[in-house]
Amino acid sequence: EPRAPPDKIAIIGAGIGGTSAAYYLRQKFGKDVKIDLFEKGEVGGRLATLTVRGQDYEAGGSVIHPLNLHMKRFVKDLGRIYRYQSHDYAFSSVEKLLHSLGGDDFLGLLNQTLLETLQKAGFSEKFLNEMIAPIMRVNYGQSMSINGFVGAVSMSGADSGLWAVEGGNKLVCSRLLQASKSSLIRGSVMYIEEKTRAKQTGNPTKMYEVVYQTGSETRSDFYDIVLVATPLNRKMSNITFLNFDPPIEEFHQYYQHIVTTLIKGQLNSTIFSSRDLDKFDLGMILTTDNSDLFINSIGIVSSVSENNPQPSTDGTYVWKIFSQEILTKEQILKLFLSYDYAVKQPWLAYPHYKPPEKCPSIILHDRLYYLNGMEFAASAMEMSAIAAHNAALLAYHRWNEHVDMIDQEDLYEKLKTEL
Ligand SMILES: Cc1cc2nc3c(=O)[nH]c(=O)nc-3n(C[C@H](O)[C@H](O)[C@H](O)COP(=O)(O)OP(=O)(O)OC[C@H]3O[C@@H](n4cnc5c(N)ncnc54)[C@H](O)[C@@H]3O)c2cc1C
Ligand SMILES: CC(C)=CCC/C(C)=C/CC/C(C)=C/CSC[C@H](N)C(=O)O
Repeated sequence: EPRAPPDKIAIIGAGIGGTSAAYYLRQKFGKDVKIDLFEKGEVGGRLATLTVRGQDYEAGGSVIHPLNLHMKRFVKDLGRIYRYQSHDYAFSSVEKLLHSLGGDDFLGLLNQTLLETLQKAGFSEKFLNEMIAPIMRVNYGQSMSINGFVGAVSMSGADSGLWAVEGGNKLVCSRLLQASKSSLIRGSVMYIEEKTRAKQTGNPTKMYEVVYQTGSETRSDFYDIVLVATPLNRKMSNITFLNFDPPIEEFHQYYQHIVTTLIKGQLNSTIFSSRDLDKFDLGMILTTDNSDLFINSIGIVSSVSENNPQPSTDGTYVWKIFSQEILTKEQILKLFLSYDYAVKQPWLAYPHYKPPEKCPSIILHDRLYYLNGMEFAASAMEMSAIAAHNAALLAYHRWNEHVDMIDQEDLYEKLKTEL
């Protein structure tokens, strides 16, 4: 007899992770489960736009990799996860998931720096310093000391054919929310506590009480399953786990401070090139490691409604700058001859990578799951979506005690012969 589905599931966070989780949980558990999605800010989370002169531009997650038959080996290996997930297999830890994709070699990437990985592969110092370091700086605000796995993800983020969603990537989140028929609860989750409750059947059942603040009110509700889809640290989500036995560990991982600045103006090209202004045609400038620099990268961007960047009537473009600190007016005036608008968005953007990497647990407690441990392998929209699909499958299989669908070894060979 299949077990009756849970009555209620809570998801905390309506970024790409939480909304994908809602979508996959609905697929697995069916139409009768009530799914509540808690969000303290905007749906989309780190997928967000900023407005410059009436046009919206991506300020957070902006580019998506074209997953197709021509992708490079790394992306192909990662592609295996789609196959495993399409056959409903789940993993109970990020490490087991990565091992299933590429064995010990893949897992080993988490424990060594990108520099070590690429030096072993024979790349020259010059290539590493002048090509690879700038890609790491634009994508993850760090250099080659990051782990080899996120380094590989970052390199695929410098591939050709990257794409974005017309109207803004955050639209994916609102559409997933609609498609999953979940209820959005605008509020900030403060506590989660396990309590015993009498259900309608009269049986005492262990449930999770989710306590949240909405406006000036504090409310709470009970759930059979809870998924946390936001980084668990005091600065980003500030959720306390009360009275768990054994206690749920506090995560203190440091997230990288990155500022996105959008500026519409006339670049001071003389600081980048000796060419005459009318011959300067660079649309993207990356930087090598140099502590004197105050930017990581600067590049022309399109609005979310354009395919290609368009100059405005005065010939100026909108430039996106990534920096570690908020740019001062003096710094902006070094970069631009003139500008008519600047808008800044500081982020706790992604983990500060420092191998060897230990990814936080996916299973925090019996029916309490955590998605964002995946970010310690690599932070990207797709990684959050993969983590969400995995957590939904894991929650489903554990609810129904399908042990044969969790942490299966040799899936690649198994699925080859099954097909
Ligand atoms: C500047 C920048 C550029 C990036 N560029 C790219 C890119 O080009 N391509 C790419 O693939 N990735 C990129 N990324 C990474 C990508 O944006 C993230 O990996 C991804 O969006 C994370 O999604 P998430 O749902 O896991 O987390 P989030 O988007 O952070 O979602 C978590 C949500 O939970 C909410 N929340 C937190 N605490 C609570 C609480 N207590 N109660 C209720 N709600 C709560 C938050 O408000 C938030 O909306 C970039 C990130 C940044 C910051
Ligand atoms: C998960 C896989 C296999 C691929 C994802 C590749 C990808 C799109 C990586 C980008 C990750 C990232 C954090 C980029 C930040 S900056 C993005 C862009 N250069 C910009 O200018 O906004």
